[in-house]
Amino acid sequence: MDATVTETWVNKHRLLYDSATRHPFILSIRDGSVDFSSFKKWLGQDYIFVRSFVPFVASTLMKSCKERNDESDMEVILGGMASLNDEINWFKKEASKFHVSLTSVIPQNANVKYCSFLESLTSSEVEYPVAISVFWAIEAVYQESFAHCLEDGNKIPQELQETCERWGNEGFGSYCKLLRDIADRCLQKASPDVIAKAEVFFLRVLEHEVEFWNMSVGEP
Ligand SMILES: Cc1ncc(CNC=O)c(N)n1
Repeated sequence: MDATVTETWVNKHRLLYDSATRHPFILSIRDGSVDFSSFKKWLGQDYIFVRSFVPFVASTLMKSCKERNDESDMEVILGGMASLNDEINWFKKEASKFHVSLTSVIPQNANVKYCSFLESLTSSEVEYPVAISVFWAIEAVYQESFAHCLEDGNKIPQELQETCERWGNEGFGSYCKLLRDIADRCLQKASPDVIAKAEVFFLRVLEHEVEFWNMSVGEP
């Protein structure tokens, strides 16, 4: 069987893909050497990110409704939106556990850039295959990263177990697989121009994700 478009991308850009999904920050969670101040920084910044992820997902949902192909696409994306609602509440709970004040978090440069990238993709000019590929890639990076933390032999600090399970659990894995199938189906029907554009944006996602992890471990 031929490789799907997303398989081709992941294989072709394996180094960058691995630097996003096997970042030192993630490896430090897995081996238990993580610095809690880095974790708290990540938590505050990711809360801001997730809030700007919502309008991007909403815009992708609208695009899926306008495509008159498979109505289950819309349901998968809608499910993703519903879990973002849970996630925002989870961030609030987690922040209070770690004494992080979410209202006083100042978005850092890498985060501001990532959020404006997402905002630019909410435009109705951005094609559905591009948006759904970006959506899949964003979710997949977290899924692969935290699922790796949970693999056998981990020494995850007990306080961070829930975080790893949030994105590393099997349910989230199946959801990412559904997003990937939707992306591949759309890409298969897309024009070479649109496929090329989606690949460029896939790479941008990976770069932003690496910068995002870097920000968590970096100064200040
Ligand atoms: C920076 C970043 N990338 C991906 C995700 C996962 N998607 C939604 O939660 C996330 N929370 N943060």
